[in-house]
Amino acid sequence: MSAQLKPLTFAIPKGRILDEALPLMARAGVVPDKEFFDKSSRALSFAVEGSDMRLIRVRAFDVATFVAHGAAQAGIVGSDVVDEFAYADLYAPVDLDIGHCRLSVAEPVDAASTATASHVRVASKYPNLTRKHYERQGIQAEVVKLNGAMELAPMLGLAGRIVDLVSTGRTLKENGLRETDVIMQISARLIVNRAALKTDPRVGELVEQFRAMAGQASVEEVGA
Ligand SMILES: Nc1ncnc2c1ncn2[C@@H]1O[C@H](COP(=O)(O)OP(=O)(O)OP(=O)(O)O)[C@@H](O)[C@H]1O
Ligand SMILES: O=P(O)(O)OC[C@H]1O[C@H](OP(=O)(O)OP(=O)(O)O)[C@H](O)[C@@H]1O
Repeated sequence: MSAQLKPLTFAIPKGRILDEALPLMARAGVVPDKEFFDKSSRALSFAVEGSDMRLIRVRAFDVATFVAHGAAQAGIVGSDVVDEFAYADLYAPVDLDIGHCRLSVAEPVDAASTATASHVRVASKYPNLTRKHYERQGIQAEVVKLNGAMELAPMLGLAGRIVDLVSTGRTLKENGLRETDVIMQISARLIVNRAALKTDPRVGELVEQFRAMAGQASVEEVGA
């Protein structure tokens, strides 16, 4: 079987982006089969109505991994995940204008000033973005990698500060933390595998469908 004839695999995250992504996907012509909405189903791969495409539902970070390795040809994921991995084989051509939040540094409201520190210990799910942020300031960051509930780290003495996603700011507030620096603004992106974009016309068509839906002109080149 040639690669062209394989179903196109589209990866989507399981959690909070999904509700906002489904209407956009529908406008771009990607409508999951009804099994996708069956909460009792343990399936991880789903048919798409009127298409040979299949959807896979995975953790947000794994969306990028599947697409970067070409196991899925396209997907939807936050720009936080795209930037954390910085996979050369992953291209993010369409800003979907959903999943808005920011990546920020936070520390306990009563923390002493560390303005002159040359080394900091930070808890984060984003070790690469955290290190880069501190490198830009000439500070060496020791990152303790956590996968969730970062806000617990300072009060339990695991790290002096955290780098995490902030939306309303409520989680920080309720855990005695305050936002000290915004590292980057985040929104969800359509991502594709660069090689698949070059070799499989269906991937380019999908990008154009999402661009048209998002009202974005086709101005970027594949190698950009
Ligand atoms: N307040 C927020 N907190 C966390 N993520 C947010 C928030 N607002 C938007 N996002 C976006 O949602 C993404 C998480 O997506 P989602 O929850 O769908 O994934 P997931 O598969 O459940 O993630 P996880 O691997 O944490 O279980 C983040 O990467 C970010 O881009
Ligand atoms: O500023 P807020 O609106 O309070 O949102 C921020 C919170 O949301 C995210 O956690 P999520 O709910 O995705 O759970 P997680 O800790 O398992 O990642 C993030 O990690 C923060 O904890």
